[in-house]
Amino acid sequence: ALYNDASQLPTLKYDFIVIGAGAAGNVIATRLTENSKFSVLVIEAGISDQGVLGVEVPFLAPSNLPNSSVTWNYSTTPQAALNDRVLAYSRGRVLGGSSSINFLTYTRGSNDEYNRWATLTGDQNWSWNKLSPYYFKSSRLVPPVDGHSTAGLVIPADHGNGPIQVSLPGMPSELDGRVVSTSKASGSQFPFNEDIQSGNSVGVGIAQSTIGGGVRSSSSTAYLEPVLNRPNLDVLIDNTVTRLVQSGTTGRTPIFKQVEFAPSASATRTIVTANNEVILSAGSIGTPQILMLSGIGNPSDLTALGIKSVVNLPDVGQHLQDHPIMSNYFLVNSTNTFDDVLRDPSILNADLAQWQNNNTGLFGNAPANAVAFLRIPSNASIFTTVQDPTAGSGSAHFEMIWADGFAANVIAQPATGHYVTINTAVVSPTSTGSVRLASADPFAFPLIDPGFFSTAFDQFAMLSAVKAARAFMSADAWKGFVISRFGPVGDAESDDDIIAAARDAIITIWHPTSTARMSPKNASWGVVDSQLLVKGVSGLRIVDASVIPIIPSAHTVAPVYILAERAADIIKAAW
Ligand SMILES: Cc1cc2nc3c(=O)[nH]c(=O)nc-3n(C[C@H](O)[C@H](O)[C@H](O)COP(=O)(O)OP(=O)(O)OC[C@H]3O[C@@H](n4cnc5c(N)ncnc54)[C@H](O)[C@@H]3O)c2cc1C
Repeated sequence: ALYNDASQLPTLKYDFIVIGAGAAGNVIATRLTENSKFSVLVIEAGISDQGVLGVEVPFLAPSNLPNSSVTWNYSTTPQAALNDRVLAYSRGRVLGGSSSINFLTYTRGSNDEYNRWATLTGDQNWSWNKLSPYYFKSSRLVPPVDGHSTAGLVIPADHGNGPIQVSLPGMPSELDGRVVSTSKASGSQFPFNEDIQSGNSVGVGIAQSTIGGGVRSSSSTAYLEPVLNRPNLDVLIDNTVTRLVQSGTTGRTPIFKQVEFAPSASATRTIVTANNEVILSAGSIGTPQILMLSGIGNPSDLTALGIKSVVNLPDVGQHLQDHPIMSNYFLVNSTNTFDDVLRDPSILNADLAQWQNNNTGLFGNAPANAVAFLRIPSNASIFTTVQDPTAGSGSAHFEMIWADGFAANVIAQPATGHYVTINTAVVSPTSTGSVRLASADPFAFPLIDPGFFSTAFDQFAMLSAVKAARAFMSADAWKGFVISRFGPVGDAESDDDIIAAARDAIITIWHPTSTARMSPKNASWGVVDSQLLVKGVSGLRIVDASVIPIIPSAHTVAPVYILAERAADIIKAAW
């Protein structure tokens, strides 16, 4: 059942306690409660996702940002390589977590990516082949809401039969045909990839999104909601976990099977106990924060804040990685872009009414229409000094994401004109950063430093992406459609000018990972072993984006679902 007050809970003892009802947490809760012998409590800081328009309507995803009733209003520390700008760094704070507010792009990642996880963890069970059943178990392809044929644009055999619904845009845009024909005409420069979920993720294609029947499909709608009436599942929302409580020792190893939480900073705290395990699924920001608040982390950092150090694990909160992204704008000769929708409330209301009537039209689409994952040529100058950071030839260095309108972020939408945006992202960044505590107060936000754009490789990769976007939009298919480049990034000509403009234009694509990295059991680095058990602790596992060893060259929600599906089997097998 769903509760929002601890006093309503039927018990304060469960077999498993899951912290965070996000992408991963809801998979764990759903799979564990398939076994009627296991009782599970999920504790979530945020609210219910029911009836929140910005969550349900795919096109309105950006409207939740930077801050709303369903977000953590985080920001970064000043980013040195971005002219000291402080970036908004929202995360989902709602049932479904960030899967309820993300921009819905669904990308599995390449086979190389997962084979590297296996190598880095010394555990072949994390390889592509061993994880494939979990990919097929997590999602399935459904038709676009308008029912149009998607033949040649997606390969059904590359898709599974799991709860998360994935589809191509329900209302094709004027860009789609041009993107596909430019790709096909370019040969190997912008190779067409009929389905990027096939193992080779390099190439150009129509975006696949976590949308079914024109409505967002999240870990809440697809996993949790259908099983909320299971008698062995309780979900407590509106309550923030403040720390894990040590409940004893086994040998010399501390046991952490108790969880403290409260609805607000001033409210009384409650402690619940797990008979078997606590599973931390609070995401790449929340998970290291909770570990550190519980005395698990770098001893000198914790002691400096007055927190008693219990477990010496200096990698907690380290190695934060994320994909920097920025917008390249093109002024276009069209009145069909979504620009007028955002400018004119009567058009917006008509589109919303259409969606409310039958979930069709523009509002049933994610903001992105098409995506390209591309590699820097192997003979590029950067590789004389920098080793290729990708996992292999099926993984991209950078990404281009098309939107049929002005995707406003650093610059506001102009009052006139029609635009196409190509968002360019570095998807194999070598910059790393950290999540650290600002204070011992669990309600204070942590210090988040993604270290964006701080390496020569990341700068070269963004430059390559900008050049690729310009070359793509100069192809024949766009003649008479594209009028000119637009904005400070568009005006930059030399390599130095483009990199300088990027420093003012880069934001996050909201893909933080690796702040509690998985590593081999006896490795000196890492936070969890390949069974996802926290090192030096008994009773505590982590299942979320924080355990991913290196950020994948992919949007992160699909890898998190895959990881969580396997983790659920690991936990079932252990108990
Ligand atoms: C704006 C945005 C756009 C994105 N776009 C895409 C996209 O298009 N495609 C894609 O693949 N990925 C995208 N992502 C990333 C993707 O959604 C995340 O990688 C994924 O959701 C991470 O899953 P997780 O389980 O690690 O964490 P989350 O899904 O973030 O879940 C963590 C949960 O833990 C809860 N929590 C945290 N701390 C506490 C606490 N102390 N007590 C109780 N509960 C707590 C949070 O409220 C949240 O519900 C986007 C993310 C954002 C924010």
